[in-house]
Amino acid sequence: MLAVSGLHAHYGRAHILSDVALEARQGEVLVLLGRNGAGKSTTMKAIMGLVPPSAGQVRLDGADLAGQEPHVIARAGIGYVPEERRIFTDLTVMENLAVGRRPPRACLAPWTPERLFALFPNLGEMRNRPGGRMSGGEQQMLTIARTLMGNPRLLLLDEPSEGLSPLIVEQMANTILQLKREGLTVLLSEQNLHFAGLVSDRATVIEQGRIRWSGTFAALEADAAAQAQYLSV
Ligand SMILES: Nc1ncnc2c1ncn2[C@@H]1O[C@H](COP(=O)(O)OP(=O)(O)OP(=O)(O)O)[C@@H](O)[C@H]1O
Repeated sequence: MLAVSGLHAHYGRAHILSDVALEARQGEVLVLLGRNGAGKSTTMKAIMGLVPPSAGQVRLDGADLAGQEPHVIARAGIGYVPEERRIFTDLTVMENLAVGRRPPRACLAPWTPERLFALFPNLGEMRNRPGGRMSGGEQQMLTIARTLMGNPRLLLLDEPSEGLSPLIVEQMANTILQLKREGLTVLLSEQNLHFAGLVSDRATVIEQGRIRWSGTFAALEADAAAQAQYLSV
């Protein structure tokens, strides 16, 4: 469904991504793993058009989106949840969701607040609460819920487990598995191998802006050398 190839990106003169390639198949969870500063967020931003790629392709079901504006890429069906939470703190949960609403797509059931509250029961209990009066974990869930209101086919989740308590991390993993059951394709970026293992089908490992390893998550779990070389601190 998503096929990235030969992707390069720069910040000014700094060459950050070199020849990045990855593929997420329809309905799977692919995790992009790497240490701090490896290039995970930049890869997601380049896919989303927030950092313009200097070369390469970003194909969604065959159509090349590289170089398009972020709103065009969003309209093509990619939803992006950045690392930093992006909610409107003065708006309630319901109002935040209304801001994210976009037309449904033929292939997937459209998201409504009620469907989202089945997925995120906490949000349902605080539907009239302003975003600014929610915990970090709740704000993270609301950011994901608001992105889902745009009815994406592919969801990019940048380090969703970061800074969350173990209990909320477990809820986050269940949410991602539920989204997969609903037919969504997910590209997740993570440093946390344990969290990635709860949800991921396949893994791609990035280091210093280059892809170093790709395969099933089970194969990565069995590959102690790759883990030591590219992932341990
Ligand atoms: N706006 C920017 N300007 C210049 N350099 C940047 C900018 N953002 C990130 N970088 C650099 O690009 C490299 C990749 O950063 P990136 O944020 O993609 O890594 P990451 O794997 O997502 O790590 P993290 O877990 O810290 O977010 C790092 O060396 C970082 O210092």
